[in-house]
Amino acid sequence: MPDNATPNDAGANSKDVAVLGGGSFGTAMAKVLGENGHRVHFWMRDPAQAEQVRKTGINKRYMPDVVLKGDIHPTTDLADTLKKSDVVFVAVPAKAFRALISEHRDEFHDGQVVVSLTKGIEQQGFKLMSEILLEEIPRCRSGVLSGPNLAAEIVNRELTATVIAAKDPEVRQIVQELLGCEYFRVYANVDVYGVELAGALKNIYAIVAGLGTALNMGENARAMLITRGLAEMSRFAVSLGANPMTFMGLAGVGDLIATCTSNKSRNYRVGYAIGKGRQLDEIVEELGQVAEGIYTLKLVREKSESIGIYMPLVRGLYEIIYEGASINAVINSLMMAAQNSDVEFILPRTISQ
Ligand SMILES: NC(=O)C1=CN([C@@H]2O[C@H](COP(=O)(O)OP(=O)(O)OC[C@H]3O[C@@H](n4cnc5c(N)ncnc54)[C@H](O)[C@@H]3O)[C@@H](O)[C@H]2O)C=CC1
Ligand SMILES: O=C(CO)COP(=O)(O)O
Repeated sequence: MPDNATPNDAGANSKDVAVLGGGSFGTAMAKVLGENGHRVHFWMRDPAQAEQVRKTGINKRYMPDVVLKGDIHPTTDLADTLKKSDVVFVAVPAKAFRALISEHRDEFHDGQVVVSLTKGIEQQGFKLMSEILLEEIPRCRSGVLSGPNLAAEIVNRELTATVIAAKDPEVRQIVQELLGCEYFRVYANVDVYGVELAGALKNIYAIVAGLGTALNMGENARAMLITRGLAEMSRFAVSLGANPMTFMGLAGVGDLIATCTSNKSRNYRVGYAIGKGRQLDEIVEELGQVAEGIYTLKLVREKSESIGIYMPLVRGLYEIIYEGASINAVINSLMMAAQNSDVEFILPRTISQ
């Protein structure tokens, strides 16, 4: 939007909408919703940050060059936010998700639409955010939003598409109407588990791709990593009940392409720094934002081993990051592993003895 442009007038369709989480993605979604003419209750936990956004329209720590326009109300009062909102979008890291919902479970209203924007997995019990919503607030109608959605591009109104996954068709329609605009398209899916798992898993391969770039790997290698990442993540997700075709869509291959090729992805940047020999704790400290893949990697490695799903990239990255394995030794063992099927939904993988 040019600086002097005004938000769209949603007229009678204008809704009260909440965005929970004052980080990069919460800011990006609050901006889209505000520009679409909705009243946005933008909840964040830090009062100083809320005050700053209220006064200046700028979320300085996360999006210093972006001015939020429209009917956007930064707040730290979550009970009031939930009371006023028809639809709630949740954009906090996976680690904080359950506590946030659980502590306020009685303040959500019956039938309220609650959509997770989080791309991570809960450590305890390998739960996805949609499962947490079902457990904590079964009275609400839930959905998940996932896709190639780099916040840094959305805030500049760069053309973007995403996926709303929900069992309830009305939830899908509500979210499409709320968010859709000239630069943001919302496609629908019913495979909630697949869409959500795709969003969480791709962060692991974004780290792998960043690492490959740091090692000056070529385009053939990048294509191999992305495609074998897709094979590996769909193998895992399908074994847990996801629909393999979801991985052909925006939430699967779409998000993999965006995050495995872009320095704007925090996970990719983590991988790049690892490839340059930096220490993980130092990288995380410097990043100052969440890179879910670091935590998802641990959980997926453990889960895949416990259910017997072959995930060589996950295993290799885990060995590099958490066991101090040499990057070259891991690459060599991946390249010299038994050669196998390309698309295992067509030609089953040969399981070596
Ligand atoms: N940034 C992006 O491009 C995208 C991010 N996502 C996902 O959205 C989720 C949030 O990511 P970002 O906003 O980018 O992260 P961020 O690191 O930029 O911001 C996280 C926000 O959550 C807040 N937070 C952390 N713990 C909290 C707690 N206990 N209670 C309340 N607030 C808490 C932080 O204060 C911060 O405002 C992640 O799961 C990420 O994978 C999804 C799509 C795109
Ligand atoms: O999920 C994202 C884009 O689709 C954001 O990726 P990062 O969390 O790696 O920045």
